[in-house]
Amino acid sequence: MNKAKIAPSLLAADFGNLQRDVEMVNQSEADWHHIDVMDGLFVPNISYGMPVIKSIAKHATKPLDVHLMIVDPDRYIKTFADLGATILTVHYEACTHLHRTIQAIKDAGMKAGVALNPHTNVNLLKNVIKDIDLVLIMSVNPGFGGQSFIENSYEKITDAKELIKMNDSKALVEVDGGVTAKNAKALIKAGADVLVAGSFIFKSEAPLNTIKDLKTATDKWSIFEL
Ligand SMILES: O=C(CO)[C@@H](O)[C@H](O)COP(=O)(O)O
Ligand SMILES: [Fe+2]
Repeated sequence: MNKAKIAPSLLAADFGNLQRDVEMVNQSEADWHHIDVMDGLFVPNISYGMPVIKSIAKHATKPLDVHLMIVDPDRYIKTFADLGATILTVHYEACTHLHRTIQAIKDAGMKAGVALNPHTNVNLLKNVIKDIDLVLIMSVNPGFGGQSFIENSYEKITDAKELIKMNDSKALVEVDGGVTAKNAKALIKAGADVLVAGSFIFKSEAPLNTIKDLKTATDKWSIFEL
């Protein structure tokens, strides 16, 4: 059975009601809390800093899937381990010594993920694919929620799956940006194991039902089309 995980991106939450939105995810059928950390340097936007992230962590009951869009992420590995992050994902483009960074994340007790910008070739991960737990395919240019899905991401997901298989790696493939119920099935069919969705969930009228719909869409595919 091919069941995809759903990771709502809190970037699209109502920051005035952040606790309410974190608790909505707790009660939903979602699997992880996706936390986007942006520094205004690696990406043009700044999301939220440690006090807000600490508050999210305090109320969250599901694994914390932290997506770092910051330069020199090594500086914050211990901070996120102390915070209780389950998965810490760094950008390939932001790491000079990616192998060392991956080892440091694992040594700190977290799962290690590597994210790729839309222009970055999946095969650049060949020499670390066995060491990592997650490949994050960015299906928009990182920095903002609410952007349109980039169509060649399907091919990148398939490439990532192939690289994982060829190298006997256990890494999951996560896709992030412009995910909706419309493209969810096709993304899973292409090889995605985890779907991140921000605007589609939090800007909907009934986020709890939207998460349920996403989960159902992905399950149905596995039952009827595998
Ligand atoms: O990492 C990012 C953006 O850089 C994402 O996690 C977005 O927050 C996804 O938002 P939507 O495209 O689903 O609105
Ligand atoms: Fe993200």
